[in-house]
Amino acid sequence: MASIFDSLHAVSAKRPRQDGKPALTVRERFSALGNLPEFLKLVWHTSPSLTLANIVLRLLRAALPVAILYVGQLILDQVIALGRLPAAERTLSPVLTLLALEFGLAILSDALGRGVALLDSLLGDLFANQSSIRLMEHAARLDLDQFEDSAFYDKLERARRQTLSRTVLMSQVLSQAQDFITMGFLAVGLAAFNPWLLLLLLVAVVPAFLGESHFNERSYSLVHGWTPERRELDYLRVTGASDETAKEVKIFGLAGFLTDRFRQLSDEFYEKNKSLVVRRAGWGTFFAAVGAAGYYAAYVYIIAQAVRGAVSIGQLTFLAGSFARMRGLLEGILSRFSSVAEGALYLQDFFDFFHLQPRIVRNETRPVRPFPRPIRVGFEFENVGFKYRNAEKWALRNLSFTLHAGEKLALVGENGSGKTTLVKLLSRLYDPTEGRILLDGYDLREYDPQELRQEIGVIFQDFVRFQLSAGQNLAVGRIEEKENTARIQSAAAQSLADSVVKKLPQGYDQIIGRRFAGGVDLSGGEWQKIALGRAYMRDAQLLILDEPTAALDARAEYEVFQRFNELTQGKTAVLISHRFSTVRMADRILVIEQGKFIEIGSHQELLARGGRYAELFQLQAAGYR
Ligand SMILES: Nc1ncnc2c1ncn2[C@@H]1O[C@H](COP(=O)(O)OP(=O)(O)OP(=O)(O)O)[C@@H](O)[C@H]1O
Repeated sequence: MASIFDSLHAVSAKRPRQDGKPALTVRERFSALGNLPEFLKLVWHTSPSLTLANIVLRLLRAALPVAILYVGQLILDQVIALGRLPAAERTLSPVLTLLALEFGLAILSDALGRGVALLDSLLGDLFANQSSIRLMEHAARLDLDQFEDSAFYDKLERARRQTLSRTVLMSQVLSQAQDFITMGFLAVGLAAFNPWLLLLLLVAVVPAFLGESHFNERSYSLVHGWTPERRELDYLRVTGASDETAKEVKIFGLAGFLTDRFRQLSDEFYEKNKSLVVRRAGWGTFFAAVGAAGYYAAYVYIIAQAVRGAVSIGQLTFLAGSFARMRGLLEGILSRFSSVAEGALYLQDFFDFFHLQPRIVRNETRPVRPFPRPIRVGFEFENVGFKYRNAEKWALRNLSFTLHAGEKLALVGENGSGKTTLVKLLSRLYDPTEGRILLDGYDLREYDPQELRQEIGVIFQDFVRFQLSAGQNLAVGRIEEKENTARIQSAAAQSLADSVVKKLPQGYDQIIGRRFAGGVDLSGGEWQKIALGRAYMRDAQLLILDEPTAALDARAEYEVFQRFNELTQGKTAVLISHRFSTVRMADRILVIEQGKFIEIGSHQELLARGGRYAELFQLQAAGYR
């Protein structure tokens, strides 16, 4: 545990902080806006009808403010004109008609506003769901090796975290377009009166915009630069309080250690963020005052014109109203612009994640080789070497041997000797760094990886304990058959899982694991019996059991492998076990040490040879004497 944290500390100490300086230039920010068309296309595909309805309502709503202001002007001028008439000639009806019109427009504006908000929220929900699904689907396509890279996790994390901000971005972009149209209408009225007012408006608003942009950029840099720490914070939060870790956290008294680290990191982030938000609030207040000064300067000018009789009182209210409204709109547009630009930057993370491509895919440039049914020769390792990403040392090197079709091969070697790595290469979770693996004479890379995996059934030592029902836990071996009760029951009988299921109150429908209400937990060995059943759900030609029996008692393991031998007659199989009673059942045994080939042969041959296998066998046998 300590080593994980040491390395995490080392990573965060080495990584240059990006929050001290703006990480992005203005040009980069503008170029991020180039992501918007692709983004809008995604929104459109989410629901063309909702998007279209949203646009139509917004267009209608864009025209209303200027119409309301104009009717307001007419009402005032009408009232003043009426006031100048002799009392007998005064009649309210034209004013009342105008008032009714304004009332109607106000109601319409409110209804359209609510309609837009409703459509935004529906479209936003759909969009959030669909982008989560796309994220999951894309993550599933990527290589295992990409999951083992921390930069990948940072990308995934950023893409995942910003689901909410993407839906906000969507309504912001649409509001932006709507406000531009409203502004256009108002600007025509204002420019007709005096074009200089438009300039004054810009002078009042632009400083606030620049301030906002600057702080948005800082804020993005801070959040972006802190992604690894925020992942660590999440990790600490989960480790400090979860059913999986509670046992060891208590026994080893780790709560203080975890919370101290959490406190230290979260305080550091709080301080950095605090200084940013405080500065932002200060400057924000100042720029708002500049904006207000611009507004009042324009107001004074318009009033002076009214006093001189150059404009009517109705026009005075129209102009002052337009100016105030435009200032609000312009401020909104500009500050939204910087948050749209910020959203577009986050969008970059989202698209970056989708631009990651797996390497282990079907080769589209050549026709794929049909998978041999049945496998005739077997798998041939030709001088295979493999090094994990970022690892210094080779996990496997110069490995040459053949796994013959129909043979049961056991892998023997001490911890870390490369047994699991070999299995991962066979199932093409990775490709060899050097050398190649042939299947019936052709490189494994010439086959479709999807098809290869369908033909291979692997149960790993760290198999997943799905928090699903017992039946579904077995069915994951071949999920298309999840409704096929007979098949699930037969797989359970073959792996001895049926005796486990029999004891569960709800049998195959019983949720196992403690995460969800009503779940029943199993012992380590019981879980293994269930996981083993997954191998029997498949019609695989190659079965691999990578130590999934370590927690079984000796009798159960013996029985499991006896059955395994019977049930996989004629099939190719690879077994990994540290128990020699199991290993000796295999046709041949491959011994590897520190990633290197040591010897291969049957139990008898290897004992007779008196090499490493014989030595290890004697060692274990001596333990029982
Ligand atoms: N994802 C990984 N990234 C980097 N190194 C790894 C990774 N997985 C395994 N290794 C390293 O590769 C070597 C071989 O590991 P492997 O898991 O194949 O051993 P093994 O023989 O299956 O061990 P065990 O008997 O303990 O299961 C080890 O030195 C291990 O530290």
